Amino acid sequence: MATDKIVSIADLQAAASKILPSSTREFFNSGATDQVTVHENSAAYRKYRILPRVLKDVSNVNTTIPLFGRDIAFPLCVSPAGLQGMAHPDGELATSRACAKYGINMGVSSYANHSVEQITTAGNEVAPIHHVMQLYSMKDREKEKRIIRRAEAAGCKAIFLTADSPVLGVRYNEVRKTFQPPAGLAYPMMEKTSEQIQQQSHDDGFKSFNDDSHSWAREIPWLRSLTKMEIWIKGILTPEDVETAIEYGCDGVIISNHGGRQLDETPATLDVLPACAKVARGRIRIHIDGGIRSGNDIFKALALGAECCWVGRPMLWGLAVS
Ligand SMILES: Cc1cc2nc3c(=O)[nH]c(=O)nc-3n(C[C@H](O)[C@H](O)[C@H](O)COP(=O)(O)O)c2cc1C
Ligand SMILES: CC(C)CC(=O)C(=O)O
Repeated sequence: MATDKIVSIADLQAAASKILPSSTREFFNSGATDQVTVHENSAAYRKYRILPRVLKDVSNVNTTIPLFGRDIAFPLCVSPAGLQGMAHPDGELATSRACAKYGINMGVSSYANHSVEQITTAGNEVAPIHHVMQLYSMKDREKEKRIIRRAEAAGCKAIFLTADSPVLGVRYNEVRKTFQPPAGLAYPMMEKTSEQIQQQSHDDGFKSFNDDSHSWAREIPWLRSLTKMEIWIKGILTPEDVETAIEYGCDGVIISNHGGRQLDETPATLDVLPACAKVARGRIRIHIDGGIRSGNDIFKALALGAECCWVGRPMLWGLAVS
């Protein structure tokens, strides 16, 4: 019997969910506690309708936008997501190649299963592509410095400092089944071998790396002193924090709640976007992620003030079925 073609992200999610082992599927798909935010991120897009003007010449449409000094093909990039080796052995290498093929940029997680050097090389072998390095504030500042230096040397254009994760979100599915990354996967940017990762729980590992005493005053000037890459804050949900990012001279913000994986019952990112965009306009770049699943969603985010959208899970589902 012929299988149906995958034509939408919902189809892709369904196809990936059939293939993936349940622990991987739940790790990818779930959010924190009651998963209110993970659902509302997507539902927020359904509240808006598109009112078209007709008899417009659409024979030659230009979807490019400038980002990091070069045009990308359309206003969508791939969010940093750790552990892509759980979806496909090539993991982040395949993601980088796909982003390069389609002319968009990619975020590299500090919990990637391949190194930033391998990831940037894989993409650039296909076509010119820009990467950004995602960073958490780390207890081991020397190791954090090494990540920054390696990312810059590998050609990354920006640091995305993820600000919403002083501790790992409470994810019931991970707790219930004691989630553990599968053996054989390493975190080369965190300088951890697969064997070392297996020696502690996922949650303990995160606690031992991440610095929950992080602050604007400590992180931003320190990062500025170390790198010429742009500094973006990922995980902002309020106009007040957009204003603070501007005060600290950051280059951009990602309006994000980590795909609903960190603090549950934070608002959908689309719902806070207009107020954040009002503060940002012209003073700092403003991008968004969380629940974006179609071209219509991208259109709505742009209409409400974002310059560009990023997606996490759709890329993981794509990797799983490829
Ligand atoms: C499996 C998984 C791993 C993730 N790992 C990271 C990470 O290492 N660093 C980070 O800043 N965000 C991480 N994220 C969050 C994404 O960068 C992004 O904010 C989120 O996935 C966007 O929502 P969406 O999945 O609904 O598109 C992860 C998300 C998923 C689903
Ligand atoms: C590998 C994880 C620590 C990555 C992450 O940030 C997440 O699961 O949301």
